Amino acid sequence: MARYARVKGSIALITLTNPPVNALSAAVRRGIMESVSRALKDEQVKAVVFCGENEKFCGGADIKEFSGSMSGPPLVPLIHSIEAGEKPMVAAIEGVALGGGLELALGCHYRVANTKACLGLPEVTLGLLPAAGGTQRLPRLIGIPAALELITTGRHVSAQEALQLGIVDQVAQGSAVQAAMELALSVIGQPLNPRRLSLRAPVWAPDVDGVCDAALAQVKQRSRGAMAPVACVQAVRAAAMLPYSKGMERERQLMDTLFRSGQAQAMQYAFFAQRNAGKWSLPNGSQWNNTRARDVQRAGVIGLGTMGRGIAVSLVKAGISVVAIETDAKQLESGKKAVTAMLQRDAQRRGVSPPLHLLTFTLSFHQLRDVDLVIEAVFEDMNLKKRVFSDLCKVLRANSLICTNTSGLNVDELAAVTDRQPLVVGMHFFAPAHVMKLLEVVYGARSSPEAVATAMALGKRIEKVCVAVGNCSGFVGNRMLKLYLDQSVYMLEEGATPEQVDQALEEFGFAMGIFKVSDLSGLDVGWRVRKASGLIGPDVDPVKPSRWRLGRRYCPLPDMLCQQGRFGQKTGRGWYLYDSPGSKEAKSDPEIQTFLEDYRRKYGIIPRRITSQEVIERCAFALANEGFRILEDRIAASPEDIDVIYLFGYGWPRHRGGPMFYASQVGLSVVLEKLEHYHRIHPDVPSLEPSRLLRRLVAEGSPPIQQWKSHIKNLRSHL
Ligand SMILES: CCC/C=C/C(=O)SCCNC(=O)CCNC(=O)[C@H](O)C(C)(C)COP(=O)([O-])OP(=O)([O-])OC[C@H]1O[C@@H](n2cnc3c(N)ncnc32)[C@H](O)[C@@H]1OP(=O)([O-])[O-]
Repeated sequence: MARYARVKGSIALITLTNPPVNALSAAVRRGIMESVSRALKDEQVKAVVFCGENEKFCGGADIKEFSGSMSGPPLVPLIHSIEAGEKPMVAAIEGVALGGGLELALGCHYRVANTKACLGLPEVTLGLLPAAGGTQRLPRLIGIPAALELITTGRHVSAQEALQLGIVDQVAQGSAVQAAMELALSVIGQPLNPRRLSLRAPVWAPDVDGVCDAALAQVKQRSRGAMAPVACVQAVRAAAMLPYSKGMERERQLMDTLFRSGQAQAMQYAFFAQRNAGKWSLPNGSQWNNTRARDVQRAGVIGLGTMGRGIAVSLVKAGISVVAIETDAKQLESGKKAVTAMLQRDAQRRGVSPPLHLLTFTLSFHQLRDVDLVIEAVFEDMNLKKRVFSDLCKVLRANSLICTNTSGLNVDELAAVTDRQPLVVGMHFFAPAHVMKLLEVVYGARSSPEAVATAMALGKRIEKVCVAVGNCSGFVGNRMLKLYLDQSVYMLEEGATPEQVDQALEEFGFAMGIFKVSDLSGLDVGWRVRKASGLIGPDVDPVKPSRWRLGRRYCPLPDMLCQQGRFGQKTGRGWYLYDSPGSKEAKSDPEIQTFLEDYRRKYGIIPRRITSQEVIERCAFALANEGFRILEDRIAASPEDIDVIYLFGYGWPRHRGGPMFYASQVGLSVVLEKLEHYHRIHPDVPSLEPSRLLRRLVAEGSPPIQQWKSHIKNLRSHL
């Protein structure tokens, strides 16, 4: 898995061959070891160049190997043998040099990249650290502060930035391999010790301790509860403080701890889950590799509210022409201003000119006659959307797709008013749509595989993480969210405060607790949905609203807050207090404490102490339990799909894998036991009743999550 060739008379060219990214599998490592030994022995060979097949240097260690028992030559001594080699070793970096791939290059004496290459040490995103000497060599090459930044974020840098930082010696306009060979020929005979990074002292920086302390504080704040970023800082600190060999020892110890941690497993699971989500399949057997997507050149966006604006920006940035429609001239003008400003800011950041020529703003539906696809993003109101859908059918070409950005309305009901049910799908973006990565592509009962393939391909083109899901109220993400929200407000009734619940969730790893998120999104949104669904009506007692609706427990606290005009950040008051409307810093509000105490008194609830453990169990297990129901109902094809939705759309901490992975890691029998316990205490909350699928999986011996899909298939017939 490494090809050896002698070129230009005196150069050994070692090519890593393990498509698609030339990952350093056992066979590749063995191939490199044998090739290096051959090159060092061959007297005709005066220098060695390393490159990767298909213009991709190397994507790093083979992540698939991490879950099994490791075999083959280990990477650390292999890289040492390259660095210690008595002939110049040059890395020719094309495509990617990531993780172990970059560490291999750092073991070489020289590095040449071509202009399109990107480099980085992304191990931290897999719950690990660059343990093939990366934490010790990089600081010796580019200094502690720059190495800390790259290693703790896992950020990829361009060849140009790598040159500025000093990671590469040269950037070639054309082939990096050609340039590396020329460089290799030119350095034959020159001393190699100065080029061996392990022999260097780290680049001196003032107050290294202070720099490391600041980095530690920053990573703790940024990735709450995640072990890997902290270990990365500790390893780089070792590079600054200890001789190389001791630093390597520290790197290995830290890696051993991380490697065995559940966090690394969760993050590696998330890596593959994200990639598997693109391999969608429908219950009828159509899937990603047997269905062709249509090409989309021109798209329409209906409605230029927050969502429509973000969608238009995402499309235009991907080079798609957009006809943006509003019904009101003032709205159109303000939408135009906002979209233009967003595109200008983005273009300025990237140093390019904004693609404004791709945009048409209009009040006329007739301008949509040439578009390949329309995304409707009007107000979340079924009747309004139906009107828009039937109006669209009058002007669109017969084969244009109609997509709705509804966050939970029935896609089939909308499709039914059109003349093209197979061409209707949901494209559920998350706010702000030009920033948030997640896209739920919702297929209805009559959506054609081609329409699903087209929406998935379009999503990928605009750089979203797309998950195909079935049609039900709230789809996957919001259907589960509702139960998580319910548990949170029930706990307020029972004795908790918003601060306590949020703190528990933030300690678990969420960037923001549920009440802070609700304030950010606006409490009025859910209020409107509850009104539309008949949960709030004129028959509700305004003084002592019922805590029992539609046959189950209901918590009126969020409605009561809205009645007081507390809509969250936008009104300066919600579950928290803000300095002014629109400001972001949440402060505890004594009025809320009094409000909750009055409420409990009014209903005769004796408050009790709610622990962080209870908060996490009730929130996380309620989410997973609904996830199991979603799998039973075939709304999601796999637990990975559900986890990807929670990772990319709802801020679930990556080092916890996702709610389904978390349930599997805690143990399905534990989750079942806990749900039974909470359901016994709260029999009026049907969502806490363990799902049939969870019970069956436990009865089947709690198989690992990777095997659930086949179990679900077998179990479905019994359910
Ligand atoms: C002592 C140890 C110290 C070192 C530790 C490390 O190096 S840790 C590693 C540090 N390195 C990283 O963290 C880099 C991780 N990789 C990436 O970030 C991206 O894959 C990419 C930027 C390399 C290419 O992006 P792109 O959008 O062009 O393509 P794509 O993302 O769709 O992937 C295509 C296929 O390749 C697969 N695959 C990819 N990499 C690996 C791998 N290392 N291994 C195995 N497989 C890998 C991927 O699963 C997919 O397979 P599928 O679904 O077709 O069966």
